[in-house]
Amino acid sequence: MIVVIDIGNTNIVLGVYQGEQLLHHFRINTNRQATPDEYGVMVHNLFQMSNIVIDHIQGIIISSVVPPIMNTLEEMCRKYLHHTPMIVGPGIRTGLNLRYENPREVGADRIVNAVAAVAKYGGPVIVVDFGTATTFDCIDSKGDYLGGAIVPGIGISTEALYQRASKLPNIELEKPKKVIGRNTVHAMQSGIIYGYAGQVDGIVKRIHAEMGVIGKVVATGGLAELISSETETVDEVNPMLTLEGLRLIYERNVITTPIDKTFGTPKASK
Ligand SMILES: Nc1ncnc2c1ncn2[C@@H]1O[C@H](COP(=O)(O)OP(=O)(O)O)[C@@H](O)[C@H]1O
Ligand SMILES: CC(C)(COP(=O)(O)O)[C@@H](O)C(=O)NCCC(=O)O
Ligand SMILES: [K+]
Repeated sequence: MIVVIDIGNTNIVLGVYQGEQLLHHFRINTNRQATPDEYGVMVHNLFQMSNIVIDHIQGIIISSVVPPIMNTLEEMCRKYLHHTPMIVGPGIRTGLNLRYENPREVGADRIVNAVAAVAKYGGPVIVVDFGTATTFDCIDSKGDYLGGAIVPGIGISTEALYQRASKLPNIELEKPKKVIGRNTVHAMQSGIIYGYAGQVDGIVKRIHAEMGVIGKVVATGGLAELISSETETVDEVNPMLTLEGLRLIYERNVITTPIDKTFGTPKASK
């Protein structure tokens, strides 16, 4: 059993895999103030409620786009899950050729998404991840990571409207019945949902033109389903894409020791 952890700016998502099968997944708030002990309590309780036995964990992998939380979670893993986690970063084999000007600049979550997309769908492929920021990642037919686009995410854009315009309320992100909103809430919902759907189609069409080939388009992240159903270009929604990529990277990098005769399972390095 391995544990995969995706630290985003809004949420930390944890997955528990047995082989290729995702047994459990949990979403908790990214709290920049929480201590390793506080995260430890949370993870311990979640695992206990799902009857996950900590002694059965063979290894852990983390990708993070929030540097201060990385250390906190690393310590939590060592203290409460009894493993030093593998970290997605320099020195880790991804199988991707990163054609970013400075490969160290690419967000780890974008690399992880790209790895999963190439493995599952093959290149050319475009990943759209609706997180705190919406990211577009392009991978060509050779499996080269070309780069992409970064857009303010749906959550933070909606919050900005509410915080910066006195008469605009905080709204529930749901699809309005009509594009022409006849009250403030419906007008805002229309603008956000159809605006983002149009933005995705606009960027994807330009990417296809620049790549000179039509790649498959896969969407992931918290709000992927809501927006993708209104787009023309998104072919598939895969909510677990990032967790899947973490599992693949873990398997490509883990140093397994020979079969442990006592337990009959290969042991990951500690
Ligand atoms: N299952 C969900 N349903 C609806 N909204 C969600 C869900 N998960 C996340 N969100 C919202 O989507 C936004 C981005 O979340 P997430 O994908 O976790 O971002 P990040 O990876 O940047 O932490 C947040 O505003 C969050 O509130
Ligand atoms: C673009 C991001 C903020 C997205 O993060 P998220 O929405 O998943 O929290 C993150 O991938 C990041 O910090 N990237 C570094 C810049 C880059 O990828 O070029
Ligand atoms: K994300």
